[in-house]
Amino acid sequence: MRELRVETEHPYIVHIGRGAVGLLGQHYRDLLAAADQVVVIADSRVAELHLPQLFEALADFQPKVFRVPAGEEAKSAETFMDCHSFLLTENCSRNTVILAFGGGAVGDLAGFVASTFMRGVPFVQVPTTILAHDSAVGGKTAINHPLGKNMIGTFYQPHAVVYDADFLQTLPENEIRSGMAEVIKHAFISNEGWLDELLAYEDLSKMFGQGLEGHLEKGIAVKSAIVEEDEFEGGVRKFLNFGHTLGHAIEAHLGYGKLTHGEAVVLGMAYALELSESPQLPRFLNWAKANRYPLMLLLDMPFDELLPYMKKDKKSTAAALNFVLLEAVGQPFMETITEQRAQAAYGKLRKTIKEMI
Ligand SMILES: NC(=O)c1ccc[n+]([C@@H]2O[C@H](COP(=O)([O-])OP(=O)(O)OC[C@H]3O[C@@H](n4cnc5c(N)ncnc54)[C@H](O)[C@@H]3O)[C@@H](O)[C@H]2O)c1
Ligand SMILES: O=C(O)C(=O)C[C@@H](O)[C@H](O)[C@H](O)COP(=O)(O)O
Ligand SMILES: [Zn+2]
Repeated sequence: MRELRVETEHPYIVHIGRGAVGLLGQHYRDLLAAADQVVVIADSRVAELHLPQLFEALADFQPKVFRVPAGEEAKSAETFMDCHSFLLTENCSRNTVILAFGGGAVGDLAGFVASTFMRGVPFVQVPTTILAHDSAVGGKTAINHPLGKNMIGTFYQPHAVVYDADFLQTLPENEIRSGMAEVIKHAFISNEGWLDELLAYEDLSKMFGQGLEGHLEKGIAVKSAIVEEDEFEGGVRKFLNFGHTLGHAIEAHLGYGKLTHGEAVVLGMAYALELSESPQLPRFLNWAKANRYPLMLLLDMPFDELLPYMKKDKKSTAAALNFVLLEAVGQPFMETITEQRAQAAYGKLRKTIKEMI
């Protein structure tokens, strides 16, 4: 079992390893025993698969469970209100502790609920996806708006993150792909040697038992170092958004949940590499093709339909599109891009993809 400390305004520990959840009741006994209620907000699919393990760990604290729709549907205004209704109906108070049980969708939702219920109650992230090495750390919480991804949310750090690698065993193939996209993102913005190692995988499912946990720890280390430097995204935290300007636009354009977050971010990273005129683009596209990321989807999405979403991106201003680009691997920077340049790069990338498929 490993412990990584995140030194934000309210510091906390990420416990990572197989069986980590078994230690939840011991590590956080004081917090849980002092709460008048312990409420688990659980992804319904994850609850079906893994709730008994969590219940065992929380046996002394009589948790109540609120199941929310699996995946991105959890990040709707309706589900957000349903969570608050549950908490109020169960007579929860400021002395309630919330646990988020599931992937990034439930983590973002439950964090937002925790940050707003009676203006804030403590919450613990119990992530169950590869992608959640990213989402459970750093304190961004959110739900979606039809006009833009994660548009309604807060910065609110968890009290702890308990990341049990045993849960990852039941992930379907597309969720392994999705999660590894954020691992690759962390490598692109930090370390070429690590990127080389990751791009050597032609079948990501082979990572189980072959260093997956080590890669997740590295990702968490990259993320937490950036968050520690710039918790509220005044500057360098924007680099964690590499690939997300187009990625989020695609998710909103297609309808949330039609494509996984990580798959959309892979398309967005390819586009950011094109805009950066990066020599990494060909091998990144080859890796993405080998691992069956849906590159060809770009061919069905006209630039004009994505542009309005990119203009509303949180890094953009009223006047300009601002992208995270790469000078080189490990050297991200922000650049203002004109619409013409954005459109030309999009066309060029589509042509490259069409030729390689
Ligand atoms: N807050 C942040 O910093 C941050 C960072 C990255 C992504 N995100 C957000 O995270 C979300 C994506 O998270 P995600 O990829 O974890 O997706 P997710 O939470 O939607 O989960 C993906 C799917 O996998 C299922 N699932 C979860 N754990 C499982 C398991 N152990 N076994 C089998 N099935 C399981 C879920 O039911 C769901 O259908 C997006 O909304 C994205 O915007 C947030
Ligand atoms: O933690 C961050 O900062 C990130 O940008 C991590 C991203 O992977 C994540 O998808 C995040 O939710 C995007 O944030 P947003 O501010 O663009 O909604
Ligand atoms: Zn992301």
